[in-house]
Amino acid sequence: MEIVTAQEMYERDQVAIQTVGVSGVMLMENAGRAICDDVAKKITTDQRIAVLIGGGNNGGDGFVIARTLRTRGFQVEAWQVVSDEKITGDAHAHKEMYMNSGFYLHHMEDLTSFQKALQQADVIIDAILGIGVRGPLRPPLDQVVSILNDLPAYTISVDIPSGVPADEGAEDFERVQADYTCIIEAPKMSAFLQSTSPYYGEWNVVEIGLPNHLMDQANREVWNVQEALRSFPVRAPHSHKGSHGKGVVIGGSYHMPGSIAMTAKAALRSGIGLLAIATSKSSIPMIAPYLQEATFQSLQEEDGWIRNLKNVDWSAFDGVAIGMGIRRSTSLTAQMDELFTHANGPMIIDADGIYHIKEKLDKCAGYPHPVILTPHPGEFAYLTDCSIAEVMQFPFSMTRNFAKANGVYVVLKGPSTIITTPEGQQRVETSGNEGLAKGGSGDVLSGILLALTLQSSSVFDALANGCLVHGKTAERLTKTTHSTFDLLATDLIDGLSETFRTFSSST
Ligand SMILES: NC(=O)C1=CN([C@@H]2O[C@H](COP(=O)(O)OP(=O)(O)OC[C@H]3O[C@@H](n4cnc5c(N)ncnc54)[C@H](OP(=O)(O)O)[C@@H]3O)[C@@H](O)[C@H]2O)[C@@H](O)CC1
Ligand SMILES: [K+]
Repeated sequence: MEIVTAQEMYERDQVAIQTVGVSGVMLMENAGRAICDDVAKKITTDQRIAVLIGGGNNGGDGFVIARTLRTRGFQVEAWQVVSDEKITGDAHAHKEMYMNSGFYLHHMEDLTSFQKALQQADVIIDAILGIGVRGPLRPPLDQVVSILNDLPAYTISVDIPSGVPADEGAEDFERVQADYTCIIEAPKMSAFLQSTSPYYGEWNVVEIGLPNHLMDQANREVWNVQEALRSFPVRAPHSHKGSHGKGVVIGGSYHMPGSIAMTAKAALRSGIGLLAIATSKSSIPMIAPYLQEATFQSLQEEDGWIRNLKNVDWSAFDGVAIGMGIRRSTSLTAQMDELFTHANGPMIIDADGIYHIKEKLDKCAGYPHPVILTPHPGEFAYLTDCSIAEVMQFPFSMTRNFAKANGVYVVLKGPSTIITTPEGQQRVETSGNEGLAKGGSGDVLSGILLALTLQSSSVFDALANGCLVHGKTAERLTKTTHSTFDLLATDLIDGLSETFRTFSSST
């Protein structure tokens, strides 16, 4: 499922009209009817439904919805919330069809009586504004939206909650808080941004017959279980431990032994063939009892922290994950060259490793294997010398520009994790919940990503599937044996067994 900007949506619309010959009026009919079919699951004929209709094509969809629901026997009142001259083009054609059907249209004349009338509604369908919104809502629509948000009714938005822009960069202003949004054709970027996604409520996408195959692809898509099942690695019956990758995780210290232990355990639980842990000498006795399946490489240390990356033959490994439980010492930054010179496979860089890579970004494109950075927004802000607020506003474009400029994969972690290839292709993975907002979750993810990267033919698939396995495990555990309060990173590792059983039994 592709994720689009407003511009990309309008382009699809134009190809349908100009190349295929589907008229705009027909597209609007398709949109309204597809929405009615979807919304029928949410409403009943004994409910009072109010459709609020604005001045653009979103309002045009509203006329189709009001007409269709009335002919299907629902109790519908249609409210036009803008003046008559604002209803033009295809929307005007559908207004005529609504009126010609003999149905009554309310006009919002004063806000007080409008508010009083809407108090009676059980369901409000918001067709005030769609993807054509520009800037903060102007009066009286700002007051209309404020009234709507205070009503007790269940609110269903058409295409997008009115006032929410489709694209990145939204500032804070009045917008509809929907309980459910019925999105037309493809989810818009704002459905995945932290500041705007909560306004959508639950959402679903309906298809209206646009010729997406005739369009340039947006190279931005939602990754879900169906895609994961199609691309999940298969373990061949006659494979051996060498077939599934020999990885090394580098990190940990006397002061923070747990993080590297969790990464290692997660990698082992995710099917890696062989795993070595390269860590400070003093932390080995602390973690070894928990990791019987791993081998150890002892690194020189200073006050319990890893001092350098010398004395290990990094070329002996198929892949590396570095950064969990190390610290930001300049001597280690210089030591990153050891890996760029000698390592011999994909390199996953997490946590404080991100701090060290900032000085070494110029090496990434020349490294003959994939370099994968897994920052959260704070770490990505640090990497790009931007504020966290900017990263949250423009995560799609910032990660795409950064990945292409530096020849790296970026996994920007968050409620919607954005995975970007060095060519700028993007996937968004939305599983997981607030139970993951705890120390250690990222360490577990790094282990899963390393293991799947070494078992998959596509790094991009491995990263998307790894994020999905991580998030789905949290979702299942908080529905069964845990809550979002008590779920620990170590519980996630134990929970991987059931997730992998589900995925591997389906492939
Ligand atoms: N393939 C598709 O995509 C299809 C799309 N379809 C539907 O069309 C929708 C897009 O329609 P659209 O382009 O007409 O824009 P839309 O959101 O209705 O808004 C335009 C109106 O908003 C107003 N306005 C703007 N900013 C404002 C503000 N800040 N404050 C106040 N008013 C503001 C602006 O007024 P103006 O600025 O011109 O005075 C104008 O009246 C799309 O979301 C989907 O629902 C389907 O019907 C068929 C296929
Ligand atoms: K809307």
